[in-house]
Order: sequence, then C-alpha cells, then structure tokens
Amino acid sequence: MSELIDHTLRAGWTPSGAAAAPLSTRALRWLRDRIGTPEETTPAVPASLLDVPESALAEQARADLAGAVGDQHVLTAVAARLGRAGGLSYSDLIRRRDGGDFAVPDAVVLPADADEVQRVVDLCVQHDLAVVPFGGGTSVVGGVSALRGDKSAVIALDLTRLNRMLSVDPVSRIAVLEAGVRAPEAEALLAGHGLTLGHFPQSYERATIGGFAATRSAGQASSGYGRFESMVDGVRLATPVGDWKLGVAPASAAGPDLRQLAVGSEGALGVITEVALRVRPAPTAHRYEAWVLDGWQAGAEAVRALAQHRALADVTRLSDVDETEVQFELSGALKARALQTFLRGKGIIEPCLLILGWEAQSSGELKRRRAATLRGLDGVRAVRLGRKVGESWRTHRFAGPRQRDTLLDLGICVETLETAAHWSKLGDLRTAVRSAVVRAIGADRKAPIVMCHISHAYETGASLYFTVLASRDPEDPLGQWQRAKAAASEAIAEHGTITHHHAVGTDHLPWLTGEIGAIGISVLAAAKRAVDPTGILNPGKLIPDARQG
Ligand SMILES: Cc1cc2nc3c(=O)[nH]c(=O)nc-3n(C[C@H](O)[C@H](O)[C@H](O)COP(=O)(O)OP(=O)(O)OC[C@H]3O[C@@H](n4cnc5c(N)ncnc54)[C@H](O)[C@@H]3O)c2cc1C
Repeated sequence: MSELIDHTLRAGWTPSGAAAAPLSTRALRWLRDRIGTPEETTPAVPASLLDVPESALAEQARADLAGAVGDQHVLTAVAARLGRAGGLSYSDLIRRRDGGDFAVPDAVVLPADADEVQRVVDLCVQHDLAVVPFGGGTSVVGGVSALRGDKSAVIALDLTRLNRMLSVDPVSRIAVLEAGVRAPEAEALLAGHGLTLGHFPQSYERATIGGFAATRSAGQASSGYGRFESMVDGVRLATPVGDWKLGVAPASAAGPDLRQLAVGSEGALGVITEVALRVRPAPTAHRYEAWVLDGWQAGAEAVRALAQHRALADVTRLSDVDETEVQFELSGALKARALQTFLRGKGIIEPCLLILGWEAQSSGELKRRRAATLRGLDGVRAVRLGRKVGESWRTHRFAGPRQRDTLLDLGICVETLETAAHWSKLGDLRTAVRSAVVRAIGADRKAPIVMCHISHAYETGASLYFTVLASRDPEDPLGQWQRAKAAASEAIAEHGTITHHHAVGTDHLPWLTGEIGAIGISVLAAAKRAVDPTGILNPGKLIPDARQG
C-alpha cells in the first residue's frame, strides 16, 4: 500500500493510467493567441518546500487508533498526511504550487473493513477528533479538505483498504462492494461474473464506490446506466451513534427513502462502508461514433428530442462551438483547419461535436437502438464523422484531465463548473454563466475561453458542464478563480442547481440555502444532530453548522 498520493493528473494518477498527450507547438501557439499565456512557466512546487504543521494528534488517541486498526495503519508522517490534504480542484492544485494555505490532516487512518471503521469512528467520538472520509480524493469542491471545525485534531479516514466485493446475487443482479473499491477494480471484479456497473465518470481511474455514493456522482454513460444514486440498492454506514444499514427491497413505501439521505451525504452523516449496487450484464457489443451538428441551439434541441422520445444513446455528449474548436485544435489527432473547411462545405457554420455511444447485449439490439437514435436526428443538419473519432473519444475519455497539469505548468487557469436546469432555462443559463466568467476574469487580460457541453440529458432538462481556460493572474491566482467561481455560481443559482454531480463540499456551501431553503438546511442539520451529535464528521462540508438551529 502506498502512503503517497500524486496530486497531479499526470501518469501517476493511477498505475495503469496512460500519460497525457503532449501539446503540440501549434496547439500551444493557438492557445497563446487565444488567451495570452504568460512567457514564464510555473512548475509545481516540490512537497519538501510546503509548510506542514506538526501532527496535533494526542499520543493516547494515536495509541487507541493503532489498537483498532494496527500500528502500521495509523500514519503521521508528513508525506502520508500531505497525500490526503485536499482533493483535485484548481484551488487545491494551485495551493500546492504557490504554497498557499491548505489544511493538512494530523493523521491518516486506514481501517480494513466496516467493523474497523465503526471502531475508528467510536474512538474519534471518545477523543473528540474530526473525521474526513477519504476515498479516491478526487473531490473538486473541497469535499476532502482536512478541516477540523472546533476539534483539536483531524484524521483523514482513508477507505481504500475496504477493497473487496462481498457478495453477488446474479438473480437479483445485485453486488455488494466495500466503499474503498475503485471503479476499475469494481468493473474487474464484476467482469468475473459477466456483469458491469456501467459507471464511468471522468475520474473513473481513481474514484471509489463510497465516494460515488457520497457525492451522487454521474458517469459519462448516465443516459444508459443511470446516475449513481439509481444504482444504489442498499447502503451501510458507520456513524457516531452506531452501525446503520439501509435497503431491504428494491422499492418501499415505508416512509421517505432514507437510502437517499445517505447517498449524497458527503461524509457528514456517516462513513459509507458497504454499498449494494444494481448491476447489469456486461455488454457484448458497443459502437461509438461522432457527428457534427450546426449550432448549439439546434444541437440542444436535438438532444432534448432524443431524451423526450427516449431514444438517447447510452453516451450522449454535445459540445458547443468553443469546446468543439478547442478539442479540434488541442487534440493533434484531427487536422483542425482541414476539418473546418470540409464542414463548411457541408453547410456546417458553427460545428458542435456530438458523441454517441451504445452498449448492448447483441449486435441486433445495438442496431435497433442506434437506428432509433438516428431517426431522432432526422431533419437536423448533421454531418457524420464516423466511428474512428467516436472510438478515439472512448479510448481517451479518461485521459483529457491529465492535460490539466501541462496547462497549469504553462501558467493557465483551467477549471470546470457544472450545473443542470430544465430545458426551457438551459439557453439562458449557459449565456449567464459564460458572461459572468468572462466579466470576472476578462477585465484586464485577454478574454478566457468558456466552453460547454451537455453530457447528461433527461426528459425535463440536462446538465451543463463548463471548462474555463484563462491566462492565470500570477499575483493572485486563487482570488482570480474565486471571483470567477462566485460570479458563475450566482448566475447558476438563478437558473439551475448549484451542482449536478460534483456535490456541495465547501465550495458550493454558500449557495445551498438558496437551493433547498432554510427549512431544507434545518432538516439536514437535524439529521446531522441525530447521527453525529458532537459534529465530528467532515466539518464544514454540506451542512453549514451541525449544532445550530
Ligand atoms: C478529473 C476529474 C474528473 C471528474 N469527473 C467526474 C464525473 O465525470 N462525474 C462525477 O460525478 N464526478 C466527477 N469528478 C468528481 C469526483 O471524482 C467525484 O465526486 C467522485 O464521486 C469522488 O469519488 P472519490 O472516491 O474520489 O471521493 P473523495 O474525493 O475521496 O470524496 C468525495 C466526498 O465524499 C466523501 N466520501 C468519500 N468516501 C466516503 C465514504 N466511504 N463514506 C462517506 N463519505 C465519503 C468525502 O469526505 C468527500 O466529501 C471528477 C473529478 C476529477 C478530478
């Protein structure tokens, strides 16, 4: 077991991960022209230069924790603690580059199973220690910041030793997995039974089952397999008041569905130790292909029609003109200019890339479903780019974020924002977010690129996912992004949800009351008081203040 976690998205992001494709000189020139990158590069600061306070964990607490999980599974060395100090948001990564302040846990504790997790939680109650559940550490909203609240010390509760599949019920199509199983391991374990979970977020290589459940994650194939919460049949949590198991049947009218209180609880209402998941037979056929539609509005209308006629492909991802241009320019694989000329010849003035992917049990099923989707595109101005581009997207779908490190090295601010809204509000939402970010960042420098895609569509609406590329303010990189994020969040809160799948964490907390109301907050706080009366679990995330109200 490695004590270290690589806080980059480079090759080290997982042992099996492919390296980021280097950016070509032409792509770099293009970026410099568009957003004005600085002349000097800003490489990552070595960990040895970061200022890490001594562990504040009292000796007796350390000894008791070691008694519960084994001495070698209580880590207080700087490297181990730094490895669990925050997630992978732009702010997290910038703090590590500029030596800005960030919270470091006093110890990392690695229990082996649900019973050990419960024992650790009980000891944290006894010693009044804050507990931050830590899965893959891919949170981009401050969900794993080692905040201690009013406690004297905070531990990062690393779940990755809970890495087993506990049972499979092929008749009911349910598998019980421990919370620390990473997504690729889950797929490998299920493949042995001819099954799949079908959850493929872009953080797939590193994120865990518990993390997905705790954040209501949505994978790239959510149109086909559903969001993570729809996969959860049952859940087990270790809480300060005891072990809590939920889910005895697929559906129930026994009051509100408390499984859904656990799902999305972000470590603030309990530590998820086991999840019973609805699984499906692994596909035996797949087909991914790319199309180009003309203009965002026409493209969004086409995706709405597919969603409302229930003809969506399992993966349905529509990029706007800016995102399409950036993908063409940075990918290197596509001859951007030649392609644009070809598309103009076909009457496509504002190219919007549409990736469609189907996964099926037989070629016959695949053919039928593909035909239904393509019928839905009848009458839409569209050019088919074919399977090569679609399959290339599928092959490289987890590699894109690794380019972020290269961009950060070059002095570029690169971050994402996500939301969802009803179809009737989607156009206004996109316009409002783009203008807010451009206004906040663009005042005294070249305008940023704010690109957008739809990758999760529903009958009543869709998610919007924005990627921002801007020239970084070298004097105040954190402040620059915080202003942009705040402006975008105000715009988002007016039209849609503050988060479609990244969760609340610390970063979205200021806008939560606006979305669920003061009553919603007090319901959450009451639930928190019931399961965590002394407020040890993940302070400062999801629930404003546990013991108020
Ligand atoms: C490059 C990149 C791409 C991403 N793409 C997507 C995407 O496509 N879709 C998507 O949904 N998200 C995406 N994310 C966000 C993130 O990966 C998800 O939120 C994921 O669900 C987090 O899983 P994790 O195991 O890394 O959790 P962590 O980051 O470790 O934790 C996330 C939150 O859940 C809590 N938590 C973790 N494990 C447990 C547990 N066992 N019990 C209780 N609480 C727990 C933590 O305390 C924290 O609040 C992306 C992130 C990155 C960096």
